[in-house]
Amino acid sequence: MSWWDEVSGPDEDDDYIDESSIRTRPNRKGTRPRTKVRPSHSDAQTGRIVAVDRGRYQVMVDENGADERTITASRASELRKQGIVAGDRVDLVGDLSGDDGTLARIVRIQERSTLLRRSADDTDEVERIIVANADQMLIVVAAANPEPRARLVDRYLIAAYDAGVTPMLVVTKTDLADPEEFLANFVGLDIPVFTSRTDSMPLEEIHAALRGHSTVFVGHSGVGKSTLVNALVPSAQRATGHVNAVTGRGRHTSSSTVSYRISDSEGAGWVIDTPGVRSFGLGHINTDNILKAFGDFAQVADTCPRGCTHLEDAPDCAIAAAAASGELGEAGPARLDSLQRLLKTFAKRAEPES
Ligand SMILES: Nc1nc2c(ncn2[C@@H]2O[C@H](COP(=O)(O)OP(=O)(O)OP(=O)(O)O)[C@@H](O)[C@H]2O)c(=O)[nH]1
Ligand SMILES: [Zn+2]
Repeated sequence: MSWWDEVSGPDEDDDYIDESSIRTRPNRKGTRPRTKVRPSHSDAQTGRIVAVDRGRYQVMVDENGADERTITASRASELRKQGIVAGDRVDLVGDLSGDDGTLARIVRIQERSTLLRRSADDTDEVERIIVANADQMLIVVAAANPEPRARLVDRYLIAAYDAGVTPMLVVTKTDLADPEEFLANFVGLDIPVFTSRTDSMPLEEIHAALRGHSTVFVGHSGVGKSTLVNALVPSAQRATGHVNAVTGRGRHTSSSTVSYRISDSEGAGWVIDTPGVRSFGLGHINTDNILKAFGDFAQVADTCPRGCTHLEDAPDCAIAAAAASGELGEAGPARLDSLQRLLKTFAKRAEPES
């Protein structure tokens, strides 16, 4: 169990595991000839997965082209064991018209530049994937109501760094509390930080940060993530020339992942909102990667004794020494505390990562 199991929704799995279609589809193994060589589908067209909802995929094809459209697709049976997620680039065959009632078929998932993963909890070795090809993560946290927790943000950071995704932080509801003390936890991390309140949202600044990137938005329930997304991206129904929102089947449940394209004269970017996935277990992550979330710590750790655990009882830990001497700044001890809590969570796991 991880300490934030409480925030995991029951329908999270819909986004990245197509269990519903696995259950309802008869096992065709016995009746279908198995080919060793897969068809090459050389006529396939490439598309971007913009929404996933229970085994059906909304895919944008001819992106930025004259025939740009979003079509509905299912996946070929040979891909049934693979997760296809928002942000994936896929190859499609079949009816690509996008006309009502048509269904294209996804035959290939293209190589991913990044893959954001989670596991059900820290000890779960089963890997779940959430979003592909995002290069940024916007972590949304409230200054109050709900109370911000540095540890929660640490975990998002770790998931981001582990995936090779650049994290950013936005603190909402700054009308309710001053986030300064909370933000002191992250002063040593070289990440962009935005502060926002409904009567003064830094939309221009965030737009600028999103431009040219594919950014996944994550945050605990109630932090104001939807408020922020709505402000950044006018709703699909009110789509204008300025912003083009791409949604899945016109219906958003808390379990559907939705991508929005933001474009203006200065460029375009993608926002991937994952309402059903608010947390990451970290079971799949190599513990060495934890240090990467603590940028300056990683460098200091180079001078730790070989095999140093960086925990309270570790002899001659360079990070502990640096934190104690004030070298890591005012927040150094608090951040070390946060690091140690995470490391201990991993230490409790039965199997070390290979
Ligand atoms: N005071 C204040 N309230 C805010 C602010 N931003 C959002 N809220 C309120 O916080 C509540 C939660 O906002 P949402 O945008 O629904 O939060 P969410 O993170 O999307 O949460 P879920 O809907 O559970 O996914 C709403 O009542 C908002 O009106 C803010 O800057 N200041
Ligand atoms: Zn150490």
